[in-house]
Amino acid sequence: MPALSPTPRRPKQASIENFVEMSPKVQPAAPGRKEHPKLPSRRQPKPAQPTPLCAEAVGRAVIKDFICEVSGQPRAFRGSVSAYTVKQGWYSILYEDGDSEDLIWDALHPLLARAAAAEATAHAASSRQLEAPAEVLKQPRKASQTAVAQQQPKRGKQAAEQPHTSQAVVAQPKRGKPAAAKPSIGKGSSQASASAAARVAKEPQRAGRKAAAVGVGKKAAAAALPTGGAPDKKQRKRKVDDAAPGVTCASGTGRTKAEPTKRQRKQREGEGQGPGSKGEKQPKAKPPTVEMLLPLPKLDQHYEYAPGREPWRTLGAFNWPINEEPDLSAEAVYSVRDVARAFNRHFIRAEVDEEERVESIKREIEEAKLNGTFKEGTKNPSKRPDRATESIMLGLGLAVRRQKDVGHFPGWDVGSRGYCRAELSCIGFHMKPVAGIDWVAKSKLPKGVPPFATSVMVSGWYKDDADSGAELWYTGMGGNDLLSTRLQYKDQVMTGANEALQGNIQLGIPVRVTRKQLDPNGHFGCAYIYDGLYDVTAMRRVRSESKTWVYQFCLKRRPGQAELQSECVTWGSISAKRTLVPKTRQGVVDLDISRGQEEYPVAAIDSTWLAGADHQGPRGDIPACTGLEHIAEETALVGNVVRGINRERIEELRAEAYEPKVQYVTDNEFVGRAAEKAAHLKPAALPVEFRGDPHAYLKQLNHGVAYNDKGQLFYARPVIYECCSAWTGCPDGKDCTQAVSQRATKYRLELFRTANGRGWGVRSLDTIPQYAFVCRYVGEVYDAAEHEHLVRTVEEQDAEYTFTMAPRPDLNWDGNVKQCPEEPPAAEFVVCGLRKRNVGAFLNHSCASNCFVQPVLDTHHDLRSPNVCIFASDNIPPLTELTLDYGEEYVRDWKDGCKCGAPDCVSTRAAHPPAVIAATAAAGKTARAVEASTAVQGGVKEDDVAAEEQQECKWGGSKLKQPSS
Ligand SMILES: C[S@@+](CC[C@H](N)C(=O)[O-])C[C@H]1O[C@@H](n2cnc3c(N)ncnc32)[C@H](O)[C@@H]1O
Repeated sequence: MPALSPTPRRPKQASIENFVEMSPKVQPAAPGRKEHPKLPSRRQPKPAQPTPLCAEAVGRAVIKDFICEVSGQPRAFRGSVSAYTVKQGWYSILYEDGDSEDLIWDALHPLLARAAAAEATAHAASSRQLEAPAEVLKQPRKASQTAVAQQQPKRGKQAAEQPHTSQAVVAQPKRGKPAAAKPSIGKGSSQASASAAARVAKEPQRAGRKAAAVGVGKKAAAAALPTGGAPDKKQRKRKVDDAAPGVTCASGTGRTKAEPTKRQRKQREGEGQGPGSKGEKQPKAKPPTVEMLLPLPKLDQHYEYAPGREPWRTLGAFNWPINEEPDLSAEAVYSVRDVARAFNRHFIRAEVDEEERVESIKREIEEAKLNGTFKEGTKNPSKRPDRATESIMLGLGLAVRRQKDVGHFPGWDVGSRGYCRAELSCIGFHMKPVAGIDWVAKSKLPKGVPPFATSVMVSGWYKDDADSGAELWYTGMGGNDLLSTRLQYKDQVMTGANEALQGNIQLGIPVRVTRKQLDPNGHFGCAYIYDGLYDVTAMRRVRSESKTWVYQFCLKRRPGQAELQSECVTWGSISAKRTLVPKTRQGVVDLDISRGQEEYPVAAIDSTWLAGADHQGPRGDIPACTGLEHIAEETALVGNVVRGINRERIEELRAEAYEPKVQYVTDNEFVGRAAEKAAHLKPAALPVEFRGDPHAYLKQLNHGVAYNDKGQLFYARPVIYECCSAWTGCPDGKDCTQAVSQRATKYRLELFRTANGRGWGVRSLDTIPQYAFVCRYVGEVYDAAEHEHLVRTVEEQDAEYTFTMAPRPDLNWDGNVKQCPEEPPAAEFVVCGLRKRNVGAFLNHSCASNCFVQPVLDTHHDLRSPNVCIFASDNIPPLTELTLDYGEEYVRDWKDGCKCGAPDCVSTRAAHPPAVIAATAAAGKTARAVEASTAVQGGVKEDDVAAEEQQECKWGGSKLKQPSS
């Protein structure tokens, strides 16, 4: 019989406690070890030759040649020493492409020397423009030199922060002209040479050789290493004093003096006035570890183009979009959503393609090893589905690449989240796919306007960030070894993104702050959550953990913005002191309405009483199938985890002696005439030619593979044929990758009482990835005609919980929407959730739904009664209501209208704006449709709209109709 027998599943323990700490630590993929033929086995104890460097080598740069698998040519890869194993004397190296290897000192040493030489050569080239390195090294005077000097062994620990003890180093703009405030505190040529020399000092026995290698004279090396390796106390002190960057003034006086230009500096030095010249008087101030670079002048003067206006407005005068309020219009929201949908759809495919590409390269490498053509140092390829998807999106013109938005991003509210950086880049929210700061360069701005940042990512990678939630000292860009130690390895300079953040202070322009959060269901185990607009209020230069100089910018969250709402959010990388508003998980009325039948308990939460909202939904009672008898015991179990249980309400219901009229089931039950018909459903059978390879048969039936390895659909189809061991003989049974809907849901679903009279709704405590299986819609299966009769004749019976079982008539097998869908044959079976149901029957309607129905066949192959399976059409964040599109014509009949609250709800819109028609065809929406509606600029082409209107077709029930235009 086609009806599946219910399979009671073991309930998970203590559900509520798990909710808060939902994010397990994400383990980074272990980088593959390199084969290094010259090296002895790791088991042999090492090192043969003790090295003076040992742990000090950690963090230092290396360069090594590897054979590039594509060109077959050697290519130099940069990396750094990420760890040192004391016992064995091994140095772990992490390369720029994520690969790693372990080396002994003998192998490491030439690589270190090569990197040092390369760095010194680069600096020497720039130094030629300014001064002779040897001269400079006699009188080291700059910050980075000091930084290097401070790296010398046995130094005392620097204080972490000493705000306001600083030297103001700010260029004062002349009145009437925008400031070119650019404190040139960065590493100059002389500093570079000195740093090279100072590093040499760490290796006494090689100092002379290395000094020669990096082009630093003996004198210079001696300057860095006067006696036996480390500078004496006095020398160190002098260097520290010398480190005060730029032109200084007494702390606290407020006096500032413009930093001299390079030319001026050179001139002064020539005249013996410069800070590095022999005649210079050494300041006796205490070495600063924090320099407040404040106050920065506000650029409040009038640009010639818009006199008298505030800078914030002035930029607006150049038609630059500056969004002080979030734009949550239907057009903005849907255009962003459509780009995200297209991205994730292509991502699922790209993951498979990348897997294949990498596997084939690996095979080639293996073959090359076997037949002796392997080139030493060939690197293993790495998978980048995100970058591949980004190129596809750009190639198809689907990525929104427009002038950068300043302020809020249209269609992206506080709490909105993306699941990889490339997605945010395609949306246009943060266009730099790797850099943490996105900014508008000077070249894009009117003359005189400094660059400014639009968006920053707080990834928690910068060890020097100081984050208290609403206020954050954000470390600027540059000099960070993001690949291994995540420490600063060189001083940051006031250019690019740093200059841009400085521009934000001057212009009074806020930045969007997005925080990275662990999320096991994200593409890469994380999510990027928009936290709103922050003002950049101050800037300072501090010694980083690794003693180099970094810029830090004080970001303060603008008041009055929506708070991030989630109890499920645990800040992965920061200790946020800001109180997160707990989203309502108070008022549990039932801990598991499934009574242990589901893998995860399905709780029912009613917190509307807290806000004094009306309890009365469509049914005005507790969820069907809720028995109250066990509540007393179980509330004791959850203790203080569930705060504010609605005891009054429970007592009230107890007093009403509520008898649950509905039973929770996990599978369909054929009843009445349907049960008789079920005996004659077309059986599933494996053709002889596919014996031994049932998946090939499924591929043929489905016109391609249906699911990826993670259980996500590649796209929606009229119907999906799943693997079922009863007829395929598949040894994996329900664990088979092509038997997704036969397994219990992987997500922790719960019912919650909606606050606006829509009764109960469903949400998940986990992120649900796009195209993932959510749950089935099960209940009693009726013969359609018999059910129709019941609805007309039996008082209590209505069609509110009824779903037609039929393939989707609106889709082609390639997932595209049918140009002219033919009228489907009358449905023969319906699922009715009135008396028996599962959690799927509680999904409400939304005009902008985030789930869709995919018909699925498993035990039999009769197209008259496929299972009604619910899948996600977007990446759905935790605690977001899961909704379906019931069909417009059905919803229009509702007496009280639709209350979904979507930006363009059917009840609130007068006509059918084209953008909405394009956007609301949920997951069944085809690539073509998505692509049409997400044409560059997020707009919709008019002729595509017409086509969309033709194609638009709802799946809800049997009520299929061409929408009116
Ligand atoms: C399948 S039930 C959904 C679960 C239902 N909310 C409950 O509490 O049992 C469908 C009913 O929910 C209500 N409903 C669903 N979506 C709605 C919406 N967008 N606006 C108003 N009522 C809605 C309507 O009463 C509808 O008949």
